Amino acid sequence: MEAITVRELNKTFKNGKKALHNFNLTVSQGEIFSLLGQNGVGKSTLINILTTYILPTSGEITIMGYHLKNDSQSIRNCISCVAQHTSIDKHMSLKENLQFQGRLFGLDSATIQARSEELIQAFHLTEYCDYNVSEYSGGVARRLDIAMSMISHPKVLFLDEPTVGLDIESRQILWQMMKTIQEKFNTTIFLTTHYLEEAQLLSDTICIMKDGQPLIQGSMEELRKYFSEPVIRVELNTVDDIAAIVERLNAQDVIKHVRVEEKTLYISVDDSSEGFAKSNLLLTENHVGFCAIEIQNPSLSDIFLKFTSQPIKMNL
Ligand SMILES: Nc1ncnc2c1ncn2[C@@H]1O[C@H](COP(=O)(O)OP(=O)(O)OP(=O)(O)O)[C@@H](O)[C@H]1O
Repeated sequence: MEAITVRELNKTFKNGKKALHNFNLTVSQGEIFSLLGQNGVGKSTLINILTTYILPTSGEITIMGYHLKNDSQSIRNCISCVAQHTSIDKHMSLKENLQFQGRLFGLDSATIQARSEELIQAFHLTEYCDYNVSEYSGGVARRLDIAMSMISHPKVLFLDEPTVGLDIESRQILWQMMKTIQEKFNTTIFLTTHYLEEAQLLSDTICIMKDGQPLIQGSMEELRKYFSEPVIRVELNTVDDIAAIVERLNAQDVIKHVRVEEKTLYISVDDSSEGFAKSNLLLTENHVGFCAIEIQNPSLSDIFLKFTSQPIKMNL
């Protein structure tokens, strides 16, 4: 079953600004879904609509089978959202914050107690129970924020740039936390992020959007297929005669173009095996010294830049 379906969604603000145009999207149950796009493309607007915070102008949305138009209360009961600003009360302890959140969801004391213990353990928060919440680092505060959002055992969790501004260690802990949420609680995660390696590492499905529309949606493997330009990376021993080497490489039919960065060649080819063999042979025959040669798969950064810098629309 699908966790979220969005069909022909439009949002125009009162000032006439069109934030979303005929937006279509499907999120499967239990997956980590990442929404990527540059600043101002409409990510927060979409989250605000899906979490019933603002109304769409037109379009059909279902979350866990409930229609947003006529059953928004059922949707609110089965989702949770961690916005960009933390919702922790710094005058209360970690456990009091969890209890408060549980009461907001109408849970009874025994359930709140059991779930608080479960979340503290699952997210390794025990050692912070005795500290003053106001003294927490940004990373620990964010972990508590996410733990609080899990007290209701939501079916869908929305995370709007949860790792922004955190150091790499804190981000890695949050990545683990997201995996735990997916695996232990079977919660679908809808994530927005500007960190492409984070999306690449965590996501089952990625959607890249631009100007209020999805450009492409699919798994990392599916996205790679559309970015069908393998690159051979060669690490030369020296930059001597580099121009002559580039000229010879460019003269080969199988090679599309060569980019040079200091002592590294990035050779774009149509066919990775043929391109690799030809490049290797040409360098060896010409006695060009190199210490590494490899076929590089495009990273999510390559795909993101390719798609967001071109006015194209694709469906997988
Ligand atoms: N309440 C509003 N009234 C008018 N325009 C708005 C409103 N909220 C957002 N916008 C505009 O809609 C567009 C999409 O904004 P949105 O905040 O959804 O982008 P975003 O992708 O979340 O950006 P960021 O990554 O910077 O958070 C922007 O041009 C923004 O200025």
